[in-house]
Amino acid sequence: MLATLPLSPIERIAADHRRIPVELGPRSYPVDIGAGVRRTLPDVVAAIGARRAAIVSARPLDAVPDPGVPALRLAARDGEADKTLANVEALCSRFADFGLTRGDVVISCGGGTTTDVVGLAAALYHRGVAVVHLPTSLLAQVDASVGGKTAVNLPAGKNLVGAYWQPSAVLCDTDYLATLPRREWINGYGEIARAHFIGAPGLLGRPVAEQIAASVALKAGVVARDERDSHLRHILNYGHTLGHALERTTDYALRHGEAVAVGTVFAGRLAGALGRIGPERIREHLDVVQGYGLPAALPAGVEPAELVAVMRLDKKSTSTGLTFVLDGAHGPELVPDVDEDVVLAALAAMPREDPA
Ligand SMILES: NC(=O)c1ccc[n+]([C@@H]2O[C@H](COP(=O)([O-])OP(=O)(O)OC[C@H]3O[C@@H](n4cnc5c(N)ncnc54)[C@H](O)[C@@H]3O)[C@@H](O)[C@H]2O)c1
Ligand SMILES: [Zn+2]
Repeated sequence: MLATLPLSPIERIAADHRRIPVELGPRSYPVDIGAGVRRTLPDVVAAIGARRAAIVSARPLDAVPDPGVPALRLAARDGEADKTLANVEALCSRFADFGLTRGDVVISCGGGTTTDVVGLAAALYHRGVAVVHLPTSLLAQVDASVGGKTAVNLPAGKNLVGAYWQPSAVLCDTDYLATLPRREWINGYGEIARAHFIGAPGLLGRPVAEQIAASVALKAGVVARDERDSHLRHILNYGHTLGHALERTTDYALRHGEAVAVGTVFAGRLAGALGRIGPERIREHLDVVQGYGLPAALPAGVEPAELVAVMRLDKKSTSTGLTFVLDGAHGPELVPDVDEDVVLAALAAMPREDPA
């Protein structure tokens, strides 16, 4: 594994606008970040050569500027409940009624749930039509809108049906964040905090555009080398093995970023228990997570054995143990076959939230 992860370069394209290229050969695209970048949408649409646009927005009508071509505007709602195949079908039907062709463009505006469902509709409509994402939550700007994974939920589980479909551009307009509720900031910080340990350190206290740019540069560099999640991309799941288990066992009472934050603290402790890192680096996990105002303790009432049982269902787990992304002398790497007893002991030693 690489000691230092590949970061994509961050270019300055205007005084306060940054651009990160996602290098994927013919499917390469820029991620532009800054206050007001949404206003470059007409240029983006012109460069695609689209003659029409279908705009799907979960934000108020004026959140998406005029794309410069005749446009269909569709209202959407953020949230897991609307991340369904039924919504993908409904969107595609509206695209067809509007006469959207393969050469046109779909534009998404909303949180990660909206960029996911609209991204999948774009992947499927005419077997693939260009899509531009305008993510509006911090989590969607640092993570969900970049990298080309799209998906919807089934009753049997989250993100079970999806496709890889890279956008043609991503415009992360930090103006959108002005209305973001505090808990959604925390949600996004969870992903920024975990980035500290996989190649984007030192972002605590930095301006948000810088935090987003560094997190995107990290993800872009990883995706450019492993678009389809066959090796390096696993690294992005730092803190996520326990994070996912916590989301499930608390029935999603924890936001994803909060669960990942607790998972990140745990990843530090587990790496310490396995002798991979020393006490200072273990402590750094707690300091970074708490520095962002993120939760660091296991919720009251969640039992280690229950968490291990859920983690055993993780697709990366093996018959001989659990799999985690853990820090070590060679940087973060996928560590399979971690003994369950070691995991149980590390969980038992975690800080605990007081019962309410
Ligand atoms: N495709 C990927 O690679 C990838 C990566 C990470 C996460 N995801 C997906 O992203 C989703 C989570 O994204 P999310 O956290 O953005 O959830 P979300 O879309 O539900 O948005 C979170 C909340 O923030 C609100 N919101 C969004 N933008 C706002 C704004 N500008 N002002 C005020 N409120 C605003 C939404 O209405 C919602 O209540 C999950 O479904 C997850 O599976 C996908
Ligand atoms: Zn995540």
